[in-house]
Amino acid sequence: MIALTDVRHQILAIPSLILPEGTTALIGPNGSGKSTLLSLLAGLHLPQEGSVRFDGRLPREVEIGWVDEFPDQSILFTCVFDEIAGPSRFACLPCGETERRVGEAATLVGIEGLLTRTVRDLSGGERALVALATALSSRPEVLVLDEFDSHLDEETAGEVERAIGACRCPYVVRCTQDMEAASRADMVVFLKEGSVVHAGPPAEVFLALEKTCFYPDLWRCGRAGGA
Ligand SMILES: Nc1ncnc2c1ncn2[C@@H]1O[C@H](COP(=O)(O)OP(=O)(O)OP(=O)(O)O)[C@@H](O)[C@H]1O
Repeated sequence: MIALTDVRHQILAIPSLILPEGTTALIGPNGSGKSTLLSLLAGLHLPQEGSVRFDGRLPREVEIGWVDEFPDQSILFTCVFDEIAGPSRFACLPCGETERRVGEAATLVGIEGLLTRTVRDLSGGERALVALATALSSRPEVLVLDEFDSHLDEETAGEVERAIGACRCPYVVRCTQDMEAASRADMVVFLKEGSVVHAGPPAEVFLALEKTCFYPDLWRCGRAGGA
């Protein structure tokens, strides 16, 4: 499990939060602290106070994949293959293993056909998929996604959902403004002004949010099996 204890960091004040294995969706109003919390989970920052532990380990002791809202801004290489190979090469893995991991990640995300392309010639959605494949290529134990799918069309977003579901990453923590996507997570955490207001299974959290704009439209319409 991921355990946050007595965390204070910028806007965040979280006495205790436990995230079990599976997918956790972070939701909440703009400025509520979702990205700040994800940056702690990704190990990009240490909390000013308190601790974040992954099955008792520090973030730096865990393989973490991270994709943010503007994934094309963090692309480093010219060619798609080289971009996805980046984490393996930085880890000094042998060439054969690097190729295996690139192929595995590209297949998972469905972008085998892009491997020889130049990154700058790709669309924004294709670059987001490359960024996801790059994060998955290190076979992370924790995948942290900060609204990186916010600019994707419905079909590509569906591809992403499928890839995330198939990646067998023990922990996926994502923040999203798509309440339907959040409702499919194993756990939902609703943040407001830096505090965790609700945390639990989707049915429980969305029941508490029924009269707010955070309730999934499909559930409101009674077309999906919600609360
Ligand atoms: N380095 C920082 N120091 C202090 N406050 C910060 C810092 N970075 C961001 N903030 C503030 O913390 C608050 C939470 O920001 P954060 O980006 O985590 O919210 P969010 O829930 O992800 O918002 P959004 O949905 O708009 O992306 C905001 O008011 C932001 O201005």
